Amino acid sequence: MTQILSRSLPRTRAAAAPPAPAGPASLEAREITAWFGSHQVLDRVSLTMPARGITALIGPSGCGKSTFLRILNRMHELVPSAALAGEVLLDGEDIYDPQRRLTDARRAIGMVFQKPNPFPAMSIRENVLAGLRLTGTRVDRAGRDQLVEECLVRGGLWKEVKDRLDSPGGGLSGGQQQRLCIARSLAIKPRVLLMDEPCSALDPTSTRVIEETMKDLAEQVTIVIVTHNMQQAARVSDTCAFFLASQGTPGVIVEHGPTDAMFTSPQDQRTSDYVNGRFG
Ligand SMILES: Nc1ncnc2c1ncn2[C@@H]1O[C@H](COP(=O)(O)OP(=O)(O)OP(=O)(O)O)[C@@H](O)[C@H]1O
Repeated sequence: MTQILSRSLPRTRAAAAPPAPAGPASLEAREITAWFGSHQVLDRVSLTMPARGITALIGPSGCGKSTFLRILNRMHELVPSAALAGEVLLDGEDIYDPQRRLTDARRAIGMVFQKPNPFPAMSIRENVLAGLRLTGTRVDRAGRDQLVEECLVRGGLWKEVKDRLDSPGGGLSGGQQQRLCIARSLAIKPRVLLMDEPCSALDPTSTRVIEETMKDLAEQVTIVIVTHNMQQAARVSDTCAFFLASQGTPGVIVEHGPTDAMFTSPQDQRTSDYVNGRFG
């Protein structure tokens, strides 16, 4: 088990990494325990998130879903007081291995946040390409145009913006901005896409468009989504994990498995109560 304190994480560059593999990858969390200072928020959480599938993380507020999600691409360690133990394996390779670079994990495992966060003054085109600059990826002009179109198509936004690629990203509606953020994440060809309540700031129509986009993407990138919306979890996910932190104890996974089974025949009474809206 790896015990990592954010302040002591390796800052030095590892040896040159081999070419990054492409395509959807499985993600496996093993015995993840997490703290903010002395506050333990997760206790030995293990979960396998299969490649080419959508995994939904559900559970009441404060049970550690977002913390768990942020651990999956090493964002937890951005919080100065944060610490964790356990392993996260991307196709079997530990992303917290000191020999691995932080940027490799972030490039392979993208993130879409609750609130759409495009760069508002940048054009739609520049927004899609923004991640390339951050990750130091070089693409020639023709390649960039092709990539912008490909990512906007995959993000379900191309038809709406193809005639105004040089307009500011901030001029789009909330739902369009969120799809622009998805397109931006796709530009660096992640193998996994993490989504933290991506529709909670959107109206029902935009929500359905994003859900359709997710389903279209699932063959190309593994998706892990945190959602409070039980209907959404039932509609989009293949597998589901129910998190719970009862009475001040750290969050654990009470039950996980195929989404149909979790919703129709849960094994644990607490899962049944939660998915049927009896608490949370
Ligand atoms: N940056 C932070 N510093 C200190 N404590 C934090 C921080 N972020 C989260 N926490 C605490 O960690 C616990 C888990 O929070 P987290 O946001 O992961 O839960 P959640 O299940 O995603 O909740 P929600 O559904 O409301 O978003 C909570 O007690 C929260 O107060």
